[in-house]
Amino acid sequence: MSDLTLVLLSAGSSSRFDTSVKKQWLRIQHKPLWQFVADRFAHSGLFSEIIVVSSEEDIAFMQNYADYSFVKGGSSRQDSLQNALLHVKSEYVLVSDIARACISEDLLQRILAQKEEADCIVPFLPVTDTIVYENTTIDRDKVKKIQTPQLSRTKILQKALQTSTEFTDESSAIVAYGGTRTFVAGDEDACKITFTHDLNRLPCLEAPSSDILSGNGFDVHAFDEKRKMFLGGVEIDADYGFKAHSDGDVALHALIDALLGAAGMGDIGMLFPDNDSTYKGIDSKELLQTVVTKIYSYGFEIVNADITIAAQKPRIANYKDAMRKTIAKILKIDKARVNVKATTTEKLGFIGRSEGVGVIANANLKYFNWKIIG
Ligand SMILES: C[C@@](CO)(OP(=O)(O)O)[C@H](O)COP(=O)(O)OP(=O)(O)OC[C@H]1O[C@@H](n2ccc(N)nc2=O)[C@H](O)[C@@H]1O
Repeated sequence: MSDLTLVLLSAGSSSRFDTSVKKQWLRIQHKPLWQFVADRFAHSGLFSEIIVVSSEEDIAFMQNYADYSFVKGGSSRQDSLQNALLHVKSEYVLVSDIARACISEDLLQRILAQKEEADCIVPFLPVTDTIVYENTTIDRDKVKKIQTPQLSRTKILQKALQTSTEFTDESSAIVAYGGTRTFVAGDEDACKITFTHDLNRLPCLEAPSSDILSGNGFDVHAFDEKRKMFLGGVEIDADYGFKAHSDGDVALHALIDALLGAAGMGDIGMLFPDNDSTYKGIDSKELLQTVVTKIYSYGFEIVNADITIAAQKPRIANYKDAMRKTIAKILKIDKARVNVKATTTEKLGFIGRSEGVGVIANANLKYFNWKIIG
């Protein structure tokens, strides 16, 4: 059993990353970046455990992709690391950042080879530019550009982080605590992804898959004479509405489930429980907007949507265009890629008896293609 745990920090907000997609959710073929990096480390066979640190919301989605250990991050990199260290049982811990996506086996072996030499093993790059500190040119041969991953004795690192001082790397905390560090040659490819143009500099990153991801949704609601009718995001001129916890827009609910299905994000009831007072009477356009924002932030783009409303009543022919415009605006696609169909059931079944409406929706997604922006 290896005496080494990997802590992979992925709780960053990507604040300097200039797209709506959080960098840890950029796709490498089909894999989100965080999983691509974790799998590369796992493939080395060096670790007894891999702990991925991220936000609570992201962890809920990450668990769809892989069975690593997940720990909720804190408000800073150091807080996140401390949270993870509470779960580390091994004598040594390697701490790496998702943003350094292309860590080579050679670099790992160089770091591990020095494991017994100090409390912290640190990769670095020499400086080749002239360095001016404040207004004094300093000897660049005495300057090191520090990288991660860094290998630490777990107990020393845990003690070194019991401080109010914020450190940007483990070795600085360990040296401040009185521990020792030794340096090994780093790797130009172990550079951080800070801006989108950094992505195309990294040779290990393949473009996202161009596959189309398809999802479907189905929902039914009974009529309710005491309510207003909202369908497809528009108010329908009828003296009845739908029995529901929200505004009952059964077409938008089916569309939401189609989008969630294509993204592998579960279903509407998991996101917006119908016993949660937050959603009582809520405008379903708000639910759709929340799902669309989440889908774009997790590295997807919406290709098209198709909705079939099965209803003996109301007639919706005159509302279709308004529905398509409303939905297209929220989905951030042009109206031509949103289709709304309607059909009766020839008076058969609960729909034919005008007891309610059923809707089937389909949606297609593709991955945000960072290759074309870098
Ligand atoms: C939109 C909302 C807003 O609160 O309520 P309504 O306005 O429709 O009432 C809900 O999100 C509307 O959720 P929806 O999923 O349609 O409700 P239900 O059919 O009751 O399912 C609720 C939850 O139970 C789960 N479920 C449902 C049926 C089933 N046999 N087993 C299940 O485990 C589903 O996964 C879903 O997450």
